[in-house]
Amino acid sequence: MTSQPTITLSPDVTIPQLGFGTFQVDEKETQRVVEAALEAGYRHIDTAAGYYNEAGVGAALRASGLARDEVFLTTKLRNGDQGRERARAAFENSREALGVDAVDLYLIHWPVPGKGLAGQTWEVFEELQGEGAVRAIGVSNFLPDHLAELLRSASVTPAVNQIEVHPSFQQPQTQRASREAGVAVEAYAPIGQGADLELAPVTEAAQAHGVSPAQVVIRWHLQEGRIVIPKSATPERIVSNADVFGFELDEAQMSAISGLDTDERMFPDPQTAEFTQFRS
Ligand SMILES: NC(=O)C1=CN([C@@H]2O[C@H](COP(=O)(O)OP(=O)(O)OC[C@H]3O[C@@H](n4cnc5c(N)ncnc54)[C@H](OP(=O)(O)O)[C@@H]3O)[C@@H](O)[C@H]2O)C=CC1
Ligand SMILES: O=C1CO[C@H](CO)[C@@H](O)[C@@H]1O
Repeated sequence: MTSQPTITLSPDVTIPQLGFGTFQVDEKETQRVVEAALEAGYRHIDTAAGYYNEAGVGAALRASGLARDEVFLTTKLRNGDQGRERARAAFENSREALGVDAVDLYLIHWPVPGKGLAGQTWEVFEELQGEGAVRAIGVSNFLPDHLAELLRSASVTPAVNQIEVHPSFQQPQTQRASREAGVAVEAYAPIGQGADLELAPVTEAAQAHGVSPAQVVIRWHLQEGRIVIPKSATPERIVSNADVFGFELDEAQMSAISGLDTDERMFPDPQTAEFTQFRS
């Protein structure tokens, strides 16, 4: 892979704009899959306590022979572990499972509204960052109101908001509110879990550049300035999804893909989700 673009999160923390997602990568397969990703050139891995595969991610990091500071590592706090009582112990479990001294980015996985817990959790995150146990702290699935509420009491602005963004669901208001608050936007389910790959502007651009529809969509995210974390457990796709730095979408191709938003989520709405569903 040619040299990869990065986004600056703070004076001393940069994140590779392309990362590798690990949701639904089976625990037993995780080491093999993440080793393949590192071999293919990804230098940013996204996991979560709730994916039950942090140990495999850590094992892959060690097996890769890469230095710890060559790979950017994100994990997330489960909903059931929010609040002052549980957040720190949950972080220690993640750190131990990953087998690292420090995590590069630690995210609140969902806002869990109505319990005042996110503010308490954020205080613990700020302490962890102050201690050097995490290099950057951020949020996920935060809508503009969640962000505004957190910012009212936060000392540290979240470095990123990891949200669902793909051609058929782009959340422009949440992207704008995040950026205006100085929060970088990170796209999850970036290819719509495969569902957005047959849309005509995507397949037409793929044909024009001689690349796959997934490469087109990943490229669209990069050119729009988002951090993007496609997942695959398939060896050829792991490689091709990272091969996105040798072509450029033109303005017409970019705006045709941006015009595909139908505002239909694949994942739960953070405003109305049954949060007990995501407690572990
Ligand atoms: N913060 C949050 O709440 C959430 C965070 N995430 C994060 O975002 C990451 C990415 O999102 P995810 O939900 O995995 O969905 P993605 O949009 O990355 O899509 C993954 C799916 O697309 C398939 N796929 C991958 N590459 C190709 C390709 N080139 N052609 C055709 N199909 C392909 C994969 O199949 P196969 O593996 O069989 O190749 C898999 O089924 C997650 O893994 C996780 O790390 C995701 C959801 C929620
Ligand atoms: O990262 C995630 C993957 O999807 C799950 C729901 O299906 C969520 O728990 C979580 O947000």
